[in-house]
Amino acid sequence: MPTRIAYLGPAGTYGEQASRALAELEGLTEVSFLPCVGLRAVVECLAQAGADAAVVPVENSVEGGVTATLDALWAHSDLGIRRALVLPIRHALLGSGSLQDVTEVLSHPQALAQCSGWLAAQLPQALQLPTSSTAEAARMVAGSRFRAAIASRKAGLEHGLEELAYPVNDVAGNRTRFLLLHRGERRLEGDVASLAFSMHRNAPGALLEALACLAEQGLNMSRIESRPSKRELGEYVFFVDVELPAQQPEALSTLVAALTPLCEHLAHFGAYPSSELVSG
Ligand SMILES: O=C(O)C(=O)C[C@]1(C(=O)O)C=C[C@@H](O)C=C1
Repeated sequence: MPTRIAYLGPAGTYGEQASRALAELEGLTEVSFLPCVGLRAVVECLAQAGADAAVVPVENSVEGGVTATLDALWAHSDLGIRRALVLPIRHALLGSGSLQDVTEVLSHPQALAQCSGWLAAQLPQALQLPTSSTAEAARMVAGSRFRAAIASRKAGLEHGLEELAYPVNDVAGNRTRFLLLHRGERRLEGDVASLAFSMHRNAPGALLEALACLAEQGLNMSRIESRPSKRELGEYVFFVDVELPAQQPEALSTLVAALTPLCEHLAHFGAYPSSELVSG
């Protein structure tokens, strides 16, 4: 039976590139890739056992946390992270006419934001229209002379589009971290661990007390981010990544035990290896 991996479709997204690279890093030889519409659907496909794994973007070097992924992880806090991969993101403007005729630019909101400076300078009058993914934008502009998509060069080839400009991302080192998610047992040993927690109450020092657990164990936090709890204004869920020293194999279980009584809800997504892809 092939391993079924859910990803943000259609074919040609950065999510697909990340899925293929992560499957290779995991040594999976027989894989079937399942394109889904929207990140919520990707995570739900895995949670409802429609897939064996799922690949989602979690953080971009320019735009920060991918909120749809963070919210889906909190909603499915029994899922685990098997591996992380950082992918270079280089966007192209793709279409079928010429740059001067473009009046509408379609793409995923993250991609539009990553190219906002270029768009303001080169196509200030063009309408920016959000789509569910970059490759969906490429699919939608095919055949039009006045619509263009921001997507990868690979998506352009996939949908028979010409390259009107490349690269169009504002920051040359634009990168996105993707996660390979799974159901079942979470690992306790790896390079890094991801946790999310809500506090019992909004009281002075509550977050400080939780973060002190990391400091007391000498653990370095490589990311902290908050999302609204969605229950009350001013109430938050905190997402934290912690580097795990190889010489402290019990670090994650000790940390979880120390944090549990301080948190209303603690989700631990497990420990996992993290790597970076140099050429995308
Ligand atoms: O639309 C895609 O191609 C995606 O894989 C989504 C996504 C994202 O959500 O961040 C992934 C990488 C880039 O940062 C832009 C878009």
